[in-house]
Amino acid sequence: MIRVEQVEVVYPSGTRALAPVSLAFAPGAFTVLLGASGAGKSTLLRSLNGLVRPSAGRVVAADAGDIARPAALRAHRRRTGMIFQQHQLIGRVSVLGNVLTGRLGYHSALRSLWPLPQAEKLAALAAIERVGLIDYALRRADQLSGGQQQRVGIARALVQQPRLILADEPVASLDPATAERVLSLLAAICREDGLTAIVSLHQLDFARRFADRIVALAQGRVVFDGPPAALDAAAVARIYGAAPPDAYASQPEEAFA
Ligand SMILES: Nc1ncnc2c1ncn2[C@@H]1O[C@H](COP(=O)(O)OP(=O)(O)OP(=O)(O)O)[C@@H](O)[C@H]1O
Repeated sequence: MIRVEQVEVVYPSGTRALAPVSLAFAPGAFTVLLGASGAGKSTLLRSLNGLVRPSAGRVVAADAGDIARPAALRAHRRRTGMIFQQHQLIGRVSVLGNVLTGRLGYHSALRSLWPLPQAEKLAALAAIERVGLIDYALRRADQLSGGQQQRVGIARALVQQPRLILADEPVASLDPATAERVLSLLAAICREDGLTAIVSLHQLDFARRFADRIVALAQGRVVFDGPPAALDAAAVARIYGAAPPDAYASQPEEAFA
């Protein structure tokens, strides 16, 4: 579906966020990216969508080619749904309005100044129903809970009719029970629709449960790449050193009381 070939990212500050990394992501697989803070997960996800330009190497999408070419990048972005930690919704706009912004990539800037066609609204409503929010379709986004807002983020990605979903810590700001529900929903939709998903997480237990494949980074290098069953204590130590994150993440809420 998409591959990175010897991709290196050095930010203008001089930080080398990705050492040359090569990875191929197969169609339909749900890949979880793990790594301690600063390991390079966001940089990798952002380079998969052209938001970060590699200093060396290239990113090749199966149906668009090298995304360094502007036409290839446009085609690739149209079929790539991004889901962010902070939802990136427009608070004073309805759920339906927010989900419709997922269709803007299909229209010219001029066309998008006019109301979108009925068919697009029906597609948006179908996506909203799929994430269980149809009763909230006309509610302002900022009146929704964090978990509901993230479900709007998923619906907005779905209405793009993506082939690839890139999600950067999509459940990091949610409580553990809500995070589990949102991630289950995302994984189920990706499975049903055969979507390729690359999702960064901080919770090891969620990675073990939902991933087909886990790729872990440390200091910009791949230090683990395999199925969840192969993620043993030695691999966890390679990724996180002495402090794996499950000691403080995705515990039952009582643990924080
Ligand atoms: N825009 C930027 N300019 C300069 N340095 C950056 C930039 N973005 C990230 N970095 C640096 O690059 C390295 C990798 O950061 P990145 O955000 O990719 O890691 P991460 O694994 O996603 O971390 P986290 O889990 O905390 O989000 C870090 O050292 C970070 O400080």
